Amino acid sequence: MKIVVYHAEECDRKKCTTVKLGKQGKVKVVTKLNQLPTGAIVLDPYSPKSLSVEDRETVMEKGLVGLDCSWKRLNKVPYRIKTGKNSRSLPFMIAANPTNYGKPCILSTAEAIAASFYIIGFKDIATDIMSGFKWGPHFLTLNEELLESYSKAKSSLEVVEIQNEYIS
Ligand SMILES: C[S@@+](CC[C@H](N)C(=O)[O-])C[C@H]1O[C@@H](n2cnc3c(N)ncnc32)[C@H](O)[C@@H]1O
Repeated sequence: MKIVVYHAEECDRKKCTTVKLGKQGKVKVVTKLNQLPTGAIVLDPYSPKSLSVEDRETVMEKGLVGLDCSWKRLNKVPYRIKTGKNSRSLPFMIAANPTNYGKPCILSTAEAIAASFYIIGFKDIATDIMSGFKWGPHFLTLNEELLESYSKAKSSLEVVEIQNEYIS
């Protein structure tokens, strides 16, 4: 499976989950936006469309992209222009990484990639991505109920309905 992460080099490399995934050989790390694969699904927390099993074929054929930059810069224009119609947000989940533990939706790049694979039906890849972090398996157990429900949803709309029902 093609997993590519754009690394803007705006982080503390010791804490960065992308740097670690890159060293483990689990993702390809690129430093220029034009090195991202064309047509891939791009994880953007500001996207109006939620990821769902509907994106499975595209991920299998074109790949999955993470954007590792500071949260402050993420909503700036270039990234959004770049991501376009294939950008997807993830539904409500709780972060388990040490930097943002317990916060909703502010996932590390590694958590976002793992959650994506879980939702589109590749639990084994999700487990493998999280296995490289001490706190990684906990992310999957903490969000297990939600991840299971999201993975059973047939569309982006259904994923959002499950999320909204859970939140309310
Ligand atoms: C802003 S970066 C921060 C990276 C941090 N340096 C790290 O080590 O994880 C996190 C990236 O993960 C993905 N991500 C995180 N939470 C997400 C969400 N709720 N929806 C979609 N993508 C998300 C996006 O690609 C986002 O840009």
